[in-house]
Amino acid sequence: MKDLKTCRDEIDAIDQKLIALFEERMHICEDVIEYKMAHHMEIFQSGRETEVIEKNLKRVQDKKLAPYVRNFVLQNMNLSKRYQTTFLPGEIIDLKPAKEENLIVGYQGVPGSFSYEAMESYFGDRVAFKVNYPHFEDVFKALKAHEIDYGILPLENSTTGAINDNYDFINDYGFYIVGELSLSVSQNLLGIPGSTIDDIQTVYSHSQGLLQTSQFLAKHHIAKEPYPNTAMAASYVSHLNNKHIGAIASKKAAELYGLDVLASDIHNDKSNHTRFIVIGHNLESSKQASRISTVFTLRHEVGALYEVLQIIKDHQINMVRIESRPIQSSPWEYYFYLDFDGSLHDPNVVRTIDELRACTYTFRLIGNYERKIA
Ligand SMILES: O=C(O)C(=O)Cc1ccccc1
Repeated sequence: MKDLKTCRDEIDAIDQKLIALFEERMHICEDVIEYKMAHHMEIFQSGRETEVIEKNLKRVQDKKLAPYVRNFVLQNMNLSKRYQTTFLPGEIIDLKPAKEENLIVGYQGVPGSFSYEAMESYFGDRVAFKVNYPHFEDVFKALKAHEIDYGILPLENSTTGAINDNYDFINDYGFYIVGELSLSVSQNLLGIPGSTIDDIQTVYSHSQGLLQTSQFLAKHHIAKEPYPNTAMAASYVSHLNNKHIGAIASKKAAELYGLDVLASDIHNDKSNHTRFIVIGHNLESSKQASRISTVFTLRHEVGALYEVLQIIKDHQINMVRIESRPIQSSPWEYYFYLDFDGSLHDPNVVRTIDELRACTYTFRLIGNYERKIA
């Protein structure tokens, strides 16, 4: 048996050769990227990777080492891609909004809803026409049909989590997130004039309103009826004119639809916030933009997600959210939604995105936007 010192010396000699070869390989990669850019060729060709792996696997003499060789070749290719991205120009196209005033904005619900409040707060007097729709998807359809310039929709609540439908629609429709507003949400029990908490047996509200007040409703043994929107529920309850039926909605909705506030601020968590997003046709990015949203898919390979996170870490970027959603019609396959701090005006961020694009199966930059708080 060889002694340990001899083994270590032999490994060291091999490492020396490997490093020299690695350097040589990376230098050739520089020529490759230069050539591809000069000839306007696609930078990363996924079919080519499989070809390279297969070719190298055929060269393996000791077959039990094949899985390790596979991994070695793959890692080498990933490192090359990462190195090549540093040579990409990282240029930013014009990302100014197409229109800044006299906007036509779409939202779900009716005045008195949280979406309406978010729209008023985000756009102020820049809105010329406010167009309301009964369902979230109607806002996406309206944007697609160019009936509106922008849409505003809830995406996530601080206590109840993601509003999954809207996550899915952003991806399905291929729109961009161009702004964000975090709105403080106060939920209230509303009833027809003269009713009291003890009269109420059933409440109508948006499913988010019901979730956010679940503790209060359980304590008072009140049954829950989901409705498409909190303010639409308030309007419906007013129309029913039944003292046993209430709504969970805003105080503004009580005022607009002639209801009494029977109990105020009944949401479970006192710091209840909802994150609204503004969606548009184009990628926009102002100097104030500080958040990046992306969506990607991965190959079913060992370490695929790890590699994404490694890129984020290597670039010293602060990741703020990761969410996965099933891909319709592909069981057990997922879209990953990943948000991080940064601006497209920062070359380090542009490079990170290029690397992410290179190491994922599909990748889409969904937005780089400013975050406002109301
Ligand atoms: O129903 C509403 O008022 C909406 O805008 C959706 C919603 C519901 C509850 C909290 C935040 C947004």
